[in-house]
Amino acid sequence: MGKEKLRRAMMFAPGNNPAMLQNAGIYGADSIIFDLEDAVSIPEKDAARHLVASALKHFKYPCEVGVRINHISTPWGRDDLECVLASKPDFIRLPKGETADEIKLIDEIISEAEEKHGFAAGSIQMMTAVESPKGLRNAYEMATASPRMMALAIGGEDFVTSLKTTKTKGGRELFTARSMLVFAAREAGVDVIDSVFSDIRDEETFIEEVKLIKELGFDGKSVVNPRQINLVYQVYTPTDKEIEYAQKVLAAYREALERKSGVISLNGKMIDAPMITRAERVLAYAAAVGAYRKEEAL
Ligand SMILES: CC(=O)SCCNC(=O)CCNC(=O)[C@H](O)C(C)(C)COP(=O)(O)OP(=O)(O)OC[C@H]1O[C@@H](n2cnc3c(N)ncnc32)[C@H](O)[C@@H]1OP(=O)(O)O
Ligand SMILES: O=C([O-])CC(=O)C(=O)O
Ligand SMILES: [Mg+2]
Repeated sequence: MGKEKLRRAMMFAPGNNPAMLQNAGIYGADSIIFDLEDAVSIPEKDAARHLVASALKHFKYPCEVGVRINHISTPWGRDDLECVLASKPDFIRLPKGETADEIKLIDEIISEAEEKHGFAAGSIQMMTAVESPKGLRNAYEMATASPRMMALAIGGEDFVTSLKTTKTKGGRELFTARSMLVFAAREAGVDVIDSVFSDIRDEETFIEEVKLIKELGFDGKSVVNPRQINLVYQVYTPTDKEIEYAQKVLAAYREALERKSGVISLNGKMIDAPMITRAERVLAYAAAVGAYRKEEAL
């Protein structure tokens, strides 16, 4: 697929909840994020970072596992990094990222920790969540500030708060920010992950939101609850009709190559180079997720 990993559902688990930390791997999320930031109250910050470091060290997880630290400018950010890096998380998620300098600083701290603990240089990745207009303006600079950067995310709850508005069902208020983040991530060549959807009982609106972010170009979504994981996967799984069409496009392309014909048509419709790229992507994605679904299923 030309990508290292699927990141359709990245599930947060609160860093102060031992049972959730222990069981977070059993639900089939592509990635897990242990949270030390907003899911953890101030009096619990110190205990949570040690709990997370211990979970990373002692439990085996079937997917990549990262830690959302407190922002590096808070009283907890550096301690979070120092403590959890010793247990070698797969990645660090910086919340409320705003500048390339923050990314460079964290990159340096990770490099020092890799050397100190004997981990391979560059083996711990990074991502940041954009949660303010300033972060959005600097998204491309942040995404390219370190070779460790694997993804940009949007933190919609904080983003709408910084806009002095609220989250609506259709997400009109986030539409421009979401699109701009996709542009920045695609230009930088990193993954792009949508925000959490907090009402875990409202599956219908959740599915609509996942359809929207998939259409906008996101690679996946941050989720807060195991029951959201499969809903994301269903939306992201190519349908039987999409696969069939992709196969037809590629067959028509191969046939045109054999005939040395410049123009390719399928059922009277011209097939051009971007359509071939998209057809190849559909088939590679279906192979990577190992599944397809009936068009009518959602
Ligand atoms: C805006 C932001 O910053 S969001 C990021 C920070 N927020 C978070 O990390 C919150 C993560 N989510 C949660 O803590 C929980 O899902 C809640 C509090 C929202 C709901 O919790 P519950 O009411 O227990 O959910 P639910 O009944 O669906 O749980 C079913 C099972 O899944 C477990 N579970 C639920 N959410 C999670 C999770 N995020 N990670 C791991 N396990 C979980 C529960 O412990 C429960 O396990 P059990 O059956 O063994 O008892
Ligand atoms: O980053 C996320 O998806 C969750 C978050 O902090 C927010 O929405 O503010
Ligand atoms: Mg936030």
